[in-house]
Amino acid sequence: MADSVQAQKLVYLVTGGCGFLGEHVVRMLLQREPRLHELRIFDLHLGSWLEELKTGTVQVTAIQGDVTQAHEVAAATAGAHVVIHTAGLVDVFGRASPKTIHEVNVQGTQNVIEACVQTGTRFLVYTSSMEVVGPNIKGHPFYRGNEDTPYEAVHRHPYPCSKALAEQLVLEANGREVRGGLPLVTCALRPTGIYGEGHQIMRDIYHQGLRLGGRLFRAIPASVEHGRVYVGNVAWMHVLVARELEQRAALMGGQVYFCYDKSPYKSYEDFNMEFLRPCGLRLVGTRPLLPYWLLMLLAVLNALLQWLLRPLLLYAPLLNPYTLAVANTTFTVSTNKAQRHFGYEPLFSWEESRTRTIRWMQAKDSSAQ
Ligand SMILES: NC(=O)c1ccc[n+]([C@@H]2O[C@H](COP(=O)([O-])OP(=O)(O)OC[C@H]3O[C@@H](n4cnc5c(N)ncnc54)[C@H](O)[C@@H]3O)[C@@H](O)[C@H]2O)c1
Ligand SMILES: C[C@@H](CO)CCC[C@@H](C)[C@H]1CC[C@H]2[C@@H]3[C@H](O)C=C4C[C@@H](O)CC[C@]4(C)[C@H]3CC[C@]12C
Repeated sequence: MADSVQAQKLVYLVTGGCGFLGEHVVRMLLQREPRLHELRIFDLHLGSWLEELKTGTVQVTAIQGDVTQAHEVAAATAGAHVVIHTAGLVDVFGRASPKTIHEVNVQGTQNVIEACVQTGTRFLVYTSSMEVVGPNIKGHPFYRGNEDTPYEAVHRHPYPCSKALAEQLVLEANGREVRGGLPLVTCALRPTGIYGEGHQIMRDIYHQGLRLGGRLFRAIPASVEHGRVYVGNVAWMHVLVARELEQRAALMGGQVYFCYDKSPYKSYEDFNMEFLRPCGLRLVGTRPLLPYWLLMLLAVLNALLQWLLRPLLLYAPLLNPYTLAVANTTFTVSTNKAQRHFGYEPLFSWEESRTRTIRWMQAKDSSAQ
């Protein structure tokens, strides 16, 4: 971005641009990055909604590709000023093998870094996860912590292990010389549990509630706080970081930032009810209906069934020992690092985030009937 002509005509690449978060990043870039000239959207599966984006002034290039294929990533990266790497295999339900999770999340990220180095792309924003920190396998609470809060980050599950390794690769790559001799500037964003339009797990829980006659049964104590952040604010943070990385390279390069906004601290289930109640569901019980040991037994049985049935079919329910442990461990962030480093303020208030999510749930609901 050395000369002013180039500065006005930026090329961005968003990997995973057709996913839940990726779609919001893509739309946010088109709305809020006036210097954008070309937007490349790289994904294993391209959405039909991309067609509607091609009529604007920004050149939108859809690239069907796989981050595990280094040559495909390099071809998509050539000539890009900024890469937002949000592609990932988000699987805590045992749908994919640990090997596949590692290949996509770790090798895929290594391919993105090497592509930047080879082609001369200087700015790389990586979508990491709160799970890089925790909850850890010991179930230690992380209560309103920030990026510097000491916490024993110990993982066993393939997904958090892969995100932690990938984040480390991205941070270590900060300062590497890219083609042309300039240094690579990287940073990592760590969202907590993202919610909003397009959130598949919320939809699954909603349908589960419908099958149970409009009820959900409390399984987790209301006192266990779970960090949540609205997808529009996560997308906005990505756009801002990408925009500010050049000017504030010395401050932001190699840094991690939790994604946060004004969403309230609540248990996973109470938080979901903010959206599910207006859609007609109710949460039964002020305390968990089943004791924790029984829930864990059911979770272990689910894991056993998954293993037994694997040769025949994929059995991947929401409840397994890992998801139960995550849902049952307090993990919330309270930080202003993004505000201090690059002026981030949430674009959407809690009320707006809530309204938008409810509207999406209700629209989905009526289109399903
Ligand atoms: N959803 C959350 O609550 C959450 C929280 C923290 C971090 N994250 C991270 O945010 C990112 C996006 O997550 P999401 O919730 O939008 O998931 P998602 O599954 O909706 O989106 C991921 C996208 O990556 C694409 N992808 C997967 N494998 C690929 C491959 N081999 N090559 C190219 N593209 C591939 C998928 O097709 C999909 O469009 C992930 O990196 C995830 O780890 C998500
Ligand atoms: C025990 C059940 C009773 O209702 C509830 C199970 C809920 C779980 C399926 C979800 C609870 C916490 C979620 C995770 C969390 O929000 C953070 C995440 C980080 C992100 O990088 C990927 C998604 C996830 C792991 C998310 C997945 C679903 C939960 C485990």
